[in-house]
Amino acid sequence: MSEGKLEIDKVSKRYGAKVALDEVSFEVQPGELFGFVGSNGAGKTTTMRILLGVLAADSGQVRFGGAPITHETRTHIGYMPEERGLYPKMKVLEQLVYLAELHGMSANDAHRSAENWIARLGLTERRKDEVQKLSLGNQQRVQLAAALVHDPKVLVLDEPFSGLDPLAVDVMSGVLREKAATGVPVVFSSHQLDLVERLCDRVGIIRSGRMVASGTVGELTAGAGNGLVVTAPGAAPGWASAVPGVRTIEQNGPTTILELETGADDQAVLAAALATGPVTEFTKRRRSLTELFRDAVAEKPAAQGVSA
Ligand SMILES: Nc1ncnc2c1ncn2[C@@H]1O[C@H](COP(=O)(O)OP(=O)(O)OP(=O)(O)O)[C@@H](O)[C@H]1O
Repeated sequence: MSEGKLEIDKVSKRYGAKVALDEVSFEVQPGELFGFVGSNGAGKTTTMRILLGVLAADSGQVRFGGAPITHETRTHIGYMPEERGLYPKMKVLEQLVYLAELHGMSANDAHRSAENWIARLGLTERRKDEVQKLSLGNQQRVQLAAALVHDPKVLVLDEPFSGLDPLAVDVMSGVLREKAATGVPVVFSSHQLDLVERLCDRVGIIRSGRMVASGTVGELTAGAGNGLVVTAPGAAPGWASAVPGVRTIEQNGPTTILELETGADDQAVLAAALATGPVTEFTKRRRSLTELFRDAVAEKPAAQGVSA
């Protein structure tokens, strides 16, 4: 299994009458970190399970490097399930070696790899402890090691950051970036949108089983909304209210955040600002992923949004 892109192509899934996924499509390029976000019950776990093959799609296809994923190629996927999946009574090192061997590694390679990830994830002092005796954060580090120990070519993680303290978040982020840098497509779900915004190359937003937006964070946030940030130290509050189609959203000292209706003239805003004295900042306002997410999940009806 060589380096390649991961493709989820029009995957649909029903549970009885409930449509969990409706023609979900996205791609993750080699070396790319893809953040998969959506409200509770939107379909993230279902998509990931189908990706891994523990759940069959009703229709659609998952491909890696252009070829449908088979039983054999699935062994090259590193997976971190939402419900976690470690053997509580097994010791950390023992467990990682066992999992690596299960994926076809030789005993020597399995040992080397397990020790390497134990050290990298700060678990050295815990390597002889039973998993059930570890803190939840450390159990999660072991879970990450379990997803990585067999040197996977694709990495799929279901909410890997939930419940982690800030230091553990940094370790997890670093490892995911590092893994992606080796050419592996990495896809993970998260409700921590600030983290997704910081970390991911591209993001997909799923709502009620349909992808409503996907693209780079820059693409998604640039097109959304029509705001301006203007800093004019000499301006009195409300200075922009006379400009047609312009609404003041926020006033922070000399800085005003404005929302412009479609067709409103940003140059008229600049002229109004300059009329008050010097203007030290005049920029388009980039919306955060959190704001974009709120709009995307609130919109009705669900529609294919910005495409990849
Ligand atoms: N085994 C199942 N039987 C019936 N319905 C299911 C089953 N598994 C999931 N669902 C339903 O399918 C939909 C998608 O669920 P899924 O777990 O994929 O969402 P999610 O985005 O991962 O949510 P969360 O963020 O809460 O983990 C939900 O409405 C859920 O209730």
